[in-house]
Amino acid sequence: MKRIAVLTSGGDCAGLNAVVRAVTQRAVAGYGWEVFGIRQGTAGLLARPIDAEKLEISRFEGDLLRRGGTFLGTTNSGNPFDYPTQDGGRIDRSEEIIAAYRELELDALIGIGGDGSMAILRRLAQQGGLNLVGIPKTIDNDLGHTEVSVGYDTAVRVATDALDNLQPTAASHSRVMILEVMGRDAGHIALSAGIAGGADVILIPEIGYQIESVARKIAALRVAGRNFALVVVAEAVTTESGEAVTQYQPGGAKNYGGVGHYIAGRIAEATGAETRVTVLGHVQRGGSPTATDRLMGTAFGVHAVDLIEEGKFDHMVAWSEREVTAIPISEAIAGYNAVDPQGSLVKTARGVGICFGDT
Ligand SMILES: Nc1ncnc2c1ncn2[C@@H]1O[C@H](COP(=O)(O)OP(=O)(O)OP(=O)(O)O)[C@@H](O)[C@H]1O
Ligand SMILES: O=P(O)(O)OC[C@H]1O[C@](O)(CO)[C@@H](O)[C@@H]1O
Ligand SMILES: [Mg+2]
Repeated sequence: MKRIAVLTSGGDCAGLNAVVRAVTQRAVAGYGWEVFGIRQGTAGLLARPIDAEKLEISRFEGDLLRRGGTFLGTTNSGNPFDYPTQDGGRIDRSEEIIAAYRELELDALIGIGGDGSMAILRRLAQQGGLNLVGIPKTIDNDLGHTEVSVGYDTAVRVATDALDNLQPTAASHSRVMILEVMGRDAGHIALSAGIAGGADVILIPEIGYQIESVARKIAALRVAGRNFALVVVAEAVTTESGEAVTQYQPGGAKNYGGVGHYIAGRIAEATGAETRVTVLGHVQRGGSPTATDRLMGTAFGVHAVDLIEEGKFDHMVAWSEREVTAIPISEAIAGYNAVDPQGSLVKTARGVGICFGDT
C-alpha cells in the first residue's frame, strides 16, 4: 500500500476541489492507498506539526465538487527557497519540506499548481529525491504544453458574464466601459472573454497598442450609430511608455492592478467619451466551477494517481488532442504559454472587427 499526499499551490481557482476529490477516489478506492491533503500548499509542509489531514472518500460526499476555492487552502507566497524572515531577511527552508515528506513516509506527492508552483515543487523534488507528479491549474492559462489548465474556463465565464452585465448599462448611459481582467503576464482571459462577451477593443500584453488606434475604433462605432463601447484590458498591459501598473505588497512582491483606470483616462482624453472602469479582480477565481473545469480536474486527478502507480514521476498531466497525456514538468515550465498574436483566436477577434489597438 502506498502513502501519497496532495497539495494545492499558487493562486486558488475554481475546480481544485474536483481535482482533490478525483485523486482521493482513484487512490483510495482504486488502489487502496492512503491519501493526505496538505493544508496551505508548501506552508503545510513547513508547519510543525505538519498541517495535513487524511482524506477519505466520505469527505467528498457533500457539495465539494461544486464549490470554488480549495478546501485544503493554498499559498502564493513564502517560497521555501527564499523564505521571508521577520527581520526582513530571506532564508532557505527547503530542507524542512523534504523532512516533512519523509516524516509522512510518502511514496509520492501530487502538486496542483501553475508555472510558479511547478518550478518550486520540482526544485524541491530534485533536491530531496521526492516523487512528484504535477497537475496544471491556473486561471492565467499560461502553462506550456497543455491545452487546458483547471480554473481557466471558469475565469473566462466570469469575465464574459461581466461583459454581459456591462453592456446594458453601457448602452443606457452611452458610455465606454473598461473591464480589467486578470491573467498575470498572459492575455488569454482578456482575449477569450472579449470575443465571447462581444468586446469592441481587447488590449493584451502580447500586442502593443496606441491609444489613437483605440480612439479611431470608438469614433468608427459612433459613426456607425453605436452609443457605447466595451473595452477589455488584461492586467499586464503597460502604459504607453511601457510601464507596468502594479501594487506594492509586503515582502517586496508586486501585483498587477489598475491599468484599466489609466486606459479609461486616456480614452476619455482622446475621444471625449464618458468612461467607467470595472476591475474584476478575484471574482474571476471564485464561483462554482464550470462543467469543463470539473471534467478536466477529474480527468487530471485520476491520471495523476495512475502516473504514480506507473512510477512515472517528474511529469505533469496535460490535455492534448482530446486525451490526457504526461509531459516532463521541466517542459511545462519552460514553455510559457502566452497568446500567439498570429494564432486562431486573435484572427477570430480581428475577423469580427475587434480592435487590438495596433491598426
Ligand atoms: N510557497 C509558494 N508556493 C507557490 N508559489 C509561490 C510560493 N511562494 C512564492 N511563490 C511565487 O508566487 C507566485 C505564485 O503565483 P503563480 O501565478 O506563479 O502561481 P501558480 O502556481 O503559477 O498558480 P497561479 O498562476 O494560478 O497563481 C510564483 O511566482 C511563485 O514563484
Ligand atoms: O491572489 P493574488 O496574490 O492577489 O494574485 C493575483 C494574481 O494571481 C492570479 O489570479 C493567478 O495567477 C493572477 O491572474 C493575478 O495576477
Ligand atoms: Mg502562474
